Amino acid sequence: MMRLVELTDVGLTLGGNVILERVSLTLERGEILTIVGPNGAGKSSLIKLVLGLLTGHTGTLWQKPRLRVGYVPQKLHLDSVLPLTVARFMSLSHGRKLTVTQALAKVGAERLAERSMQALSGGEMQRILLARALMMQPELLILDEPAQGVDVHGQTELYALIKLLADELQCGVLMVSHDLHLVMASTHSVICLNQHICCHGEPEDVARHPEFARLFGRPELAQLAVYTHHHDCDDEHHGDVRHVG
Ligand SMILES: Nc1ncnc2c1ncn2[C@@H]1O[C@H](COP(=O)(O)OP(=O)(O)OP(=O)(O)O)[C@@H](O)[C@H]1O
Repeated sequence: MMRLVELTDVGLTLGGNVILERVSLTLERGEILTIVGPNGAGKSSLIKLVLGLLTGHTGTLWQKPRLRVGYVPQKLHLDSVLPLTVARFMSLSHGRKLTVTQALAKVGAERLAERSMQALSGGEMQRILLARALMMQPELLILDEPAQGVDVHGQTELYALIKLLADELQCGVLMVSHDLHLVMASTHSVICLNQHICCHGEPEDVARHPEFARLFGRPELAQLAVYTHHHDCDDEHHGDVRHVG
């Protein structure tokens, strides 16, 4: 396995507010890591640190030298009067290794090439942003809530596509999602963030973790998880969730 990114005890303070505290994580090639957490938890800030868009952190942030990073933002703000086809928009990106047609084919969107960017649906727009990020054959794909503005069916499809592409390209994926249950089948591990890492592990284990249930307002799940945990302790079969801080 090749390490792509490693954060050790990373902290971030902005405008006198603590945004991130003691965040440590490692991302390997071929691994999909999803960050979930409530509003204001620091998810986007963490992604911006990895992208180099935010500076001033404490701790250590290491990246593989010359790491090729593809980024899919939450939303793209386009001038509503600017005429721009999908193909033209895609051709504006730097460091291209794939042609526009090849990149569109990867996300099943060849038929959209001549469509106006402004006319795309939410799901189509996210696919085009994903295709654009793939053009430089990234070793690391970073996605900030890639399924925003997409209906539930479309979200499941989009996450499945991301997993398929990550497997095909053997790249690492770091993404933010607001809904663990939708992304569950498409991620290897999950970090639940609320300034610090509340819990970290496989998606099913994080979903049952009391801290996750507490943050997402499902106290009945917390009870269940505590009960299961006791049961597991007796048998000495612990889940894989690491509770940090
Ligand atoms: N430049 C800044 N100066 C001061 N505070 C900031 C700055 N940027 C972000 N913050 C604060 O940092 C906190 C974390 O913001 P961030 O956008 O990382 O959270 P998030 O988990 O992505 O939230 P959401 O789910 O709502 O998108 C918020 O309270 C936000 O107001």
